[in-house]
Amino acid sequence: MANVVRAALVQATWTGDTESMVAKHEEHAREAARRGAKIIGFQEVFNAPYFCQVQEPEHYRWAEPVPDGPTVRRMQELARETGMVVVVPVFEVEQSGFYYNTAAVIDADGSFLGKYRKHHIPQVKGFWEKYYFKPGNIGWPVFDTAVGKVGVYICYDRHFPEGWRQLGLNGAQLVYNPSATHRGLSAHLWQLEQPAAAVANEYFVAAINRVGVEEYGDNDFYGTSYFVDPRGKFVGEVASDKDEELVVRDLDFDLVEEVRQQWAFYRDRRPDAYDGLVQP
Ligand SMILES: NC(=O)NCCC(=O)O
Repeated sequence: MANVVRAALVQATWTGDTESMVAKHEEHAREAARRGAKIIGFQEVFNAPYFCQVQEPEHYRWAEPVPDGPTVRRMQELARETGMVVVVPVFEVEQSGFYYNTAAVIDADGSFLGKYRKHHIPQVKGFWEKYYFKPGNIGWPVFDTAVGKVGVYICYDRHFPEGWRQLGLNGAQLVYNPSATHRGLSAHLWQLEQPAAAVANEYFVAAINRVGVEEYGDNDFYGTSYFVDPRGKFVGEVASDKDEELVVRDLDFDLVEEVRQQWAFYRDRRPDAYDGLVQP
């Protein structure tokens, strides 16, 4: 019998405040659960605007501890209520001066499974993230969730094949990639990079981008979120480039094993010949 996981993602416009932003994500999650989804993921720093368009100390106010902050605690309640695994990207403060771009992973019973911290931090025009975030320092966790093995890689991370590979080596069947990226910068890459990563690493990817113009910049986030399978094929339609959208798709996790047996990239890779890759 096929091992099909009904999975969801949300690309959302910024509402102007955290309370209404979180509340509308809760509504999307409830709708996804009604449609039979068993896992859902949200966009990068989903409960805040994309404040990295500017460099201002006032924006440290969006940070909270993970898992003991209000948003992750609330998402644990949501997971319990809906019976879904929830991937929750937030701005994390560990202690004063230690801030990370993080995603918490919560299991379908509401338990906190752990977190991923974005490793590769951009300082590209309009993405002034080095001002806010320390680079991730807790490795490449893959979480054993109620639906299967789930990893997270966050936005600018996606340009670096090494992390995608490490998540595959750690057993990921599905990697959520919460993002915030502008049309002028990356719309072309967006259609290439995650499908290529899904093929090279033989797993599903959920690619989530914010959508709309926000208050801290005049660039538009172009949405076009999607699921892509281990053969690099989009699962259903790509989402709108203008509007908020809940995307729900059936992912046949058996395809991961099928593709791994057919192509066997993990057999054929040559770590013995890659020393140069890990030289500083
Ligand atoms: N959020 C983020 O890392 N954006 C950087 C720009 C990009 O990688 O498309």
